[in-house]
Amino acid sequence: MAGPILVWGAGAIGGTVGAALVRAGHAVVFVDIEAEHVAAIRDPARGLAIEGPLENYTIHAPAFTPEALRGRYARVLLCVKAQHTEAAARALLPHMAEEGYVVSLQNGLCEPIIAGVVGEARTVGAFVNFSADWLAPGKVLYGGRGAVVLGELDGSESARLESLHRLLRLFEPDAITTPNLAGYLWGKLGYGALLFAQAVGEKGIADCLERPELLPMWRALGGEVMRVAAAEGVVPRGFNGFEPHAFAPGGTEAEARASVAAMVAFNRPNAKTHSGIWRDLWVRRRTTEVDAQLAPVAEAGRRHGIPTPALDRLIGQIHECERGTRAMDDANLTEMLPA
Ligand SMILES: NC(=O)C1=CN([C@@H]2O[C@H](COP(=O)(O)OP(=O)(O)OC[C@H]3O[C@@H](n4cnc5c(N)ncnc54)[C@H](OP(=O)(O)O)[C@@H]3O)[C@@H](O)[C@H]2O)C=CC1
Ligand SMILES: CC(C)(CO)C(=O)C(=O)O
Repeated sequence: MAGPILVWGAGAIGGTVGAALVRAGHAVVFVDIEAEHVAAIRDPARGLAIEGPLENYTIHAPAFTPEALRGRYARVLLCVKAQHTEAAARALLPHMAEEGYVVSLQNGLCEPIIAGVVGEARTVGAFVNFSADWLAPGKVLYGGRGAVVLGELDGSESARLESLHRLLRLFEPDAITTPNLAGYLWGKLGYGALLFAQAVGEKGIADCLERPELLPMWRALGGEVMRVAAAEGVVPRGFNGFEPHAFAPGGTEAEARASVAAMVAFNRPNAKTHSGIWRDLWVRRRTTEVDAQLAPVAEAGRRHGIPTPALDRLIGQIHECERGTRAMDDANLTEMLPA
């Protein structure tokens, strides 16, 4: 018997997926460092409410802060921001069953960090692009469906991958498995670079991507990530409108414009209008995942001798926004246009 599923990080992503699994009849235990959020989830009078245009429901489940958790678990869904990966992996390690695994429902290249703590054999990869926002203790917005992809780090098919796939299809019926997880994670880094740029302005994702004057910047940012990915030996995969080949060397302006238009169409109906990075900067007033997501791409670029001027400018602006020396302004994006 696999036992309850442990969701470590019960915010936007962990809360949405965990609640769907509870609703489907699975035993789920939530862990989060936010004591108020934990108290709400475990309170029979409150619980965890999932809100939004797709569904509205409330679940109740055991929830703990990390210090209060007891027991060992075979299936762990790790759903913290990328910069908290190592600390969370170290904290959850004593709670892992010997034959258990951790699956990363995160943006960025978190799997090697997790593997460094729990072991490669106990790490499973995932890529998620659905949209959610943590709104308040016990309250999460599920804003829109998006790609969910699972894969073993060595690309193999395994019994645990198959059973994890069955499990996550209870949340997203179109979830798939892949032998090329790295391709999806690098694809998301390319798309993610565009989302980081959205975060320094006022307009939401669809309105920002739609600004025609910004196409050269989307091409520069996407192009740099795709070039570094290729140097890393990765073949990036597309999803939800993002077409890696349109941004890679050889991709034309018309192809990039078409991919951006497809991303706009995907994001337009979404109830989550702004990226998680934008919310970190201007709503949650906290540091973003920039140093755990974009900085490693620029560093890899330097190792391979690939210049990343567009990423460097963007990373610089995000740092200024984090420090409070740059205000949210749509003009920030025009300032970053390539010369
Ligand atoms: N939200 C979205 O739509 C999408 C997010 N992602 C990715 O998913 C990952 C999770 O993001 P998201 O759910 O939005 O983030 P949230 O901040 O909403 O949720 C993460 C939760 O984990 C808590 N936490 C932080 N450190 C620890 C720890 N050591 N142990 C336990 N809990 C901890 C956080 O608390 P605190 O707030 O105090 O830090 C927070 O409650 C990120 O990598 C993100 O980029 C991917 C696709 C879409
Ligand atoms: C893609 C998106 C916007 C969720 O859809 C995201 O990953 C984020 O909020 O950081």
